[in-house]
Amino acid sequence: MRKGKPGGSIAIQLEDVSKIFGEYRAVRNLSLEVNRGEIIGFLGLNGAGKTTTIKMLLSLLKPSSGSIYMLGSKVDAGNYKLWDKVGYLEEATFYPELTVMENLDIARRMQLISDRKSIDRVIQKLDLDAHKNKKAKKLSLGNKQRLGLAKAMIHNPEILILDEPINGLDPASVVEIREMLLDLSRNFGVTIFISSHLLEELAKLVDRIGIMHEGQLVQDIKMDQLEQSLQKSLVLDGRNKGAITRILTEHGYNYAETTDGRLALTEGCAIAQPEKLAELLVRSNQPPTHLSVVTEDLEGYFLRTIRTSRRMH
Ligand SMILES: Nc1ncnc2c1ncn2[C@@H]1O[C@H](COP(=O)(O)OP(=O)(O)OP(=O)(O)O)[C@@H](O)[C@H]1O
Repeated sequence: MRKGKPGGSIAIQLEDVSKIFGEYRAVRNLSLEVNRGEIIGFLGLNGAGKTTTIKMLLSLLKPSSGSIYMLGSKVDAGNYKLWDKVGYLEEATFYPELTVMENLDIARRMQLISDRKSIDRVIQKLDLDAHKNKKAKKLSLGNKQRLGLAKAMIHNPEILILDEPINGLDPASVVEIREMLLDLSRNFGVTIFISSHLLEELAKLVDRIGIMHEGQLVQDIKMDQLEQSLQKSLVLDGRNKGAITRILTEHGYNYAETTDGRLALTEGCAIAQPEKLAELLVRSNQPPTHLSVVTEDLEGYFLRTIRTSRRMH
């Protein structure tokens, strides 16, 4: 596999990475490339291996096997130079009695940045100007998260790694954070690796989604492809379901029962020509009381992906 070169287009590269705790394989043979400026969402249920992967990216954990490169440079505990280029936010922490400026000044000094202008820069970038003299404890939830991001970005990193940054935020703050991350990626070329279990939210932000399940990457899909991968089904209902299912079987249609007791057909011919099925049922004296083509939602796609991967492994 080609390595991401220092000036190349690949920002993050994992090559066959596994992490084993005792007997337990928390991450299994994970290979992934993230391009510069791309926003990738890393999605999975609790325990899927997201945080373990993030900790390996940050060299807080050493992979049991495989290699990780960021900006063309191998990630390991001794590679300090890399941390000038990577920002990380898990949970927004700050000194509540200090102002936004004072909090950022502490972050600046901890990063050993001598240039005090770095504070003004990050305040501009994250639109915190109106709040810079407020005590951190007085900020709204969204602005607290902004301050957390500002701290993670004080050194102007090229890669931003965020572990569940929108957890627990109110809807307005979620929108704010989303717009800000989009701005960082589109206008400043920052590569963003963001983990979450909220697919609906991720979908509005990311270019690509990687779905982790039981330590494995079971799906890696671009958002524009995702749209086409959403399953369509023809959902129908009628007064005598027993009679309808018999007719369907006689005519070679496969069906499944939906959670609300209706019948769902996923074959292309049924979806393309629902009128044929309607005609058939009317002719058979079982007119449908409901007939509609439904597109699966993202949550449904996520759960189906996980279920399919369970059957395969
Ligand atoms: N230090 C450790 N020792 C043993 N097992 C661990 C350790 N760290 C994580 N695990 C296990 O590895 C699995 C993956 O955990 P991880 O925290 O990466 O999941 P996650 O996808 O981030 O989930 P969550 O959303 O709950 O944080 C879990 O079953 C967890 O119990």
